[in-house]
Parts: sequence; C-alpha cells; structure tokens
Amino acid sequence: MEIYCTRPSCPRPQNHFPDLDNKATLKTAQQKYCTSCGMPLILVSRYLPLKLLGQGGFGAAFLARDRYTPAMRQCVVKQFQPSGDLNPQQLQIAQDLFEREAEVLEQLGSRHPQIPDLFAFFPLSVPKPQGGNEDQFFYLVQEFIDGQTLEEELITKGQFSEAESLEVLREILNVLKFVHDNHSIHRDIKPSNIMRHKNGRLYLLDFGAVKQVTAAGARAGRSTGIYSQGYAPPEQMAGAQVYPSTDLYALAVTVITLLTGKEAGELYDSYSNGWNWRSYTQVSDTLADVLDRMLLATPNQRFPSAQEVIDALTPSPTPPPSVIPPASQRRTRPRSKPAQVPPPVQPSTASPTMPPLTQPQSNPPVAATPIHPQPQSARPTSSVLELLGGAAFTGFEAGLLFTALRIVLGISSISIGLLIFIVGGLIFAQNRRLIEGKDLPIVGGLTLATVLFLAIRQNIPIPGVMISAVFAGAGAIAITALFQLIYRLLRRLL
Ligand SMILES: Nc1ncnc2c1ncn2[C@@H]1O[C@H](COP(=O)(O)OP(=O)(O)OP(=O)(O)O)[C@@H](O)[C@H]1O
Repeated sequence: MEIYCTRPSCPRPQNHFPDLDNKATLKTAQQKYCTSCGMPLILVSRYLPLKLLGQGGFGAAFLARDRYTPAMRQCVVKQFQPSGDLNPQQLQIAQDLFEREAEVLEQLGSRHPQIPDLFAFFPLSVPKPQGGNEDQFFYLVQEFIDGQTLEEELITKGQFSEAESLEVLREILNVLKFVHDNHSIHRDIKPSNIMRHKNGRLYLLDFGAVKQVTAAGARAGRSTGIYSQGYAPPEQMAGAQVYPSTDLYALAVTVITLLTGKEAGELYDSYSNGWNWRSYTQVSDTLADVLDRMLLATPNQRFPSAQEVIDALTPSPTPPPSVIPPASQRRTRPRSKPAQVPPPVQPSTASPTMPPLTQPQSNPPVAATPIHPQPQSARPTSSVLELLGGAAFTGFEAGLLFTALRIVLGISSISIGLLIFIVGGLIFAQNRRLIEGKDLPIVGGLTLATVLFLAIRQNIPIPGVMISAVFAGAGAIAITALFQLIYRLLRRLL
C-alpha cells in the first residue's frame, strides 16, 4: 500500500508498504514512519493519506482513508501549512482561520447536505527531521467529495450554458442562504471551491476563510485580507467590513466566468471600472440584470441577501423593482428569450441520510443595508428600448423644430445651423440624462404646442406639420436601429 508523507519538506513523500496490502494487518498496524524523513504516517493512528489532492493558500489537501470504518471510508485530510514568509501576526491569523474552518464545518457541515462533513480536527507535534525543536501541524479531516471542481469542469467541457450557470447560481445561493443565516460569511467563493459530485450534487468547499459574523460589532466582521484576487469585491480587498453581499458578489463573478469561459481578470474593465461580461455571452434579461446587481461595487447597492437573489430569479408577472440594476451597470445588448429556470434543488431532499436543513434564523447575520439608487451622473448607457425611444423623441423634435425655424427664419444657413445646434443639445441632454423618462413627452408637448401656435398664425396646414414630425421621428428610429445593428455585427465579428 502507498502512504503519502504529509511533512511539507519531505523530499520523497511516497512510501510503499507491501504488508499493508493485507487488510487485517492494515487495520491493526501500530504506526508506520516515512522512510525518507521519519514522519509518522498514520495520523492519530487512524487516517492514511494516499495522495496529494492540491496545495491551497494555507496548506495541502490529501485524499486519505479512514481505517476505523468498515469500508475504509475515503476522506480528505487538510493540513495547515502556512508559507514561510508570514510574520507571527499573520501566522496567528492563518492558524485561527484554519481552526475556524474546522468549527464552521462542524457547525454547518452536518446540517447541510451540500457542505462537506467534518470528521476530525487535531494537532500533531513531531520531531524535526534534523533534530531540535518539534514541528507542529494541524489537521482537519472532512468528507471526500468524489467529483470535479467547477474550475476543472470549465477546463474539460468549456463554457457553461445559461441553464447550467443558473443551476449553479441557484444551488449555491441556497447554500449561502444557510451559511449566512447561521452567522457566517464564506468569503472565498470561486469555481475551484465549488465541487460537483459524480451524482450531480454541488458542494461548497473551503470554509477556511469563513468569517464568523457576530453581533459584537464591526471589528468582528472585518476582512482579514484572505481572498481570491478577481472574485473579491472592493470592501474585501480594502480589508473593510464584509457582508453577505460580499459572497453574492464573488458568486456572480463565479457565474460570469462559467458563462463566458473567461478568467475574472479578463472580464473586468478597469478603464470603465465595471464588469464587461455581456459582450461575451447572451443570456436572458432577468439573469443578466440579477448578475449585474450582484456585481455592483458598493455593498448596499447589491442584493442584501441570498434570498432576495433567489426571489429575483423566480419568474413573476411584474418583476420587483429591486431586480433592475442601476443604468450604469446595464449594457446595450440584444434581447433574448426568457431563461429556462431549472427548479431549485431543495437541500433537505437531497440526502436521505442527512438531518433536514435547519430553518433559517430570524435575525439576519448583519443589518441589511438599504438599497440606494446609483448616482445619476454615472449612467452613460441605456437599454435598446430606451435608445430607440430617445431616437424617436429626437427625430420628432427635429421635425417640429425644422417647421418652427422655417416659419420664423425661413430656410437659411442660420436656421439650419440653429436646428443642428438644438438637436445636438437635445442628444447631449439625453445622453447625460439631464432629460429622460417623463421629461421627453413634456418637452415634446411644449415644442408641439409652440409649433402648432406658429403654424395656425401663418395659416400652415396642421396635418402637414404633424406628418413631417412623425416621419422625422420614424426616420430617426430607423437610422438608430440600423446603427445598432451594424455595431452589433461588428462587435460579433471582432
Ligand atoms: N472535501 C473535498 N473533497 C474532494 N476534494 C477536495 C475537498 N476539499 C478540497 N479538495 C480538493 O483539494 C484541492 C485543494 O484544496 P484546498 O482547499 O486545500 O485549496 P484550494 O481550494 O485549491 O486553494 P485555496 O485555499 O487557495 O482556495 C481542491 O482544489 C480540491 O480539488
């Protein structure tokens, strides 16, 4: 049997013990030591590390077997191995985080079928190979999820469809709801921390960076600076207080990387300080708007809870106003069919062997902050309908103004210049949102009244005035739509 040495500095961690191929010997053997560094291999005389699964930020994960179970159950042994360049304070934080992972797994894992169970947590002191002081290691043993992480899945099968991404989103939202309701924040949601078991069930892994949210106040909820670049929102990167919406942001980044097959860094446009993911994929408006709101930079503008995102994804005849993200986050894009939303997986039905999911607690983990509208000045883009509506308004106005200027000044270079100037001003005002929404019919109505007054005074037939204005409006819509079409075709080709 092969046993893997867990000492980080071991030069030859693979050990072969033919006598352990015999099951009876394996169950009763006292201890085995690494032939290379002398490290005890059977951890707490129970767990047998077989191979290295991966090396994370604070340690290594090994596939192991539990020799005290009848079928030698597979499990994952995680070892705390902070990198050598940490100062004592950082080392303490790292050690605390590792212990917290154990605490959180113990509290949550046994109560949610999509969080691995904690089997054991123990320290181990062993003599250094070269003599002298002892080395101290911490081990955490947890349920082995036999499957692939979403990061691996993305590499093997390519970008996810909308339905597949929605499934991930809904399932992890359900897990996060449970985590948040139990006063914890995961703080490291990313594709490599979500695993799909061979049976199809998704699991949320790596609770090492989980931050317990206590009622004790802001300090307790502060970020310790442990996060994954690209997935962490600004408040976490700044080391400030974290919220449930901190996890929602990282989950949205995870989903857009799955949808587009691109790395988070490629999807972030630092020039406009926003996420530019819509140009790489087409999804339903509902999903796109929900993701955009989850991705807002300011926590109080995101959905405050996982439940609110779940609600926003649930089709309803009249979408709740909070679904619609501020216009600064909307990008012009083609409309597509509504999402085929798969039904949410009810965690309590997923595993008959697990106790049912506990009910969410009534008090939220952090005070839900009100959702403030985005500042008006930061809203340069608009939806297609808005754009075409604006074009109709501008064309209609141009038609009326042309009539008015013709009556007052005749057809001259001055009247044409004035027309171009006013129409340009109208386009600028709409673009800056100085006039929008209800302003448009008011401005249009006032212009129409003025032009009709001038026309009546000059005995100009009113139907002619109206027809030219309507034609100008329709022409502007057609030209704008044509430009939109050309723009999109070019964007696809490039
Ligand atoms: N419970 C588990 N079941 C199956 N495989 C696991 C489990 N936990 C971790 N792994 C595997 O071990 C690998 C290493 O996990 P670990 O949590 O130590 O680090 P990581 O997630 O890769 O990195 P980081 O700590 O930076 O997030 C993971 O990529 C995953 O493939």
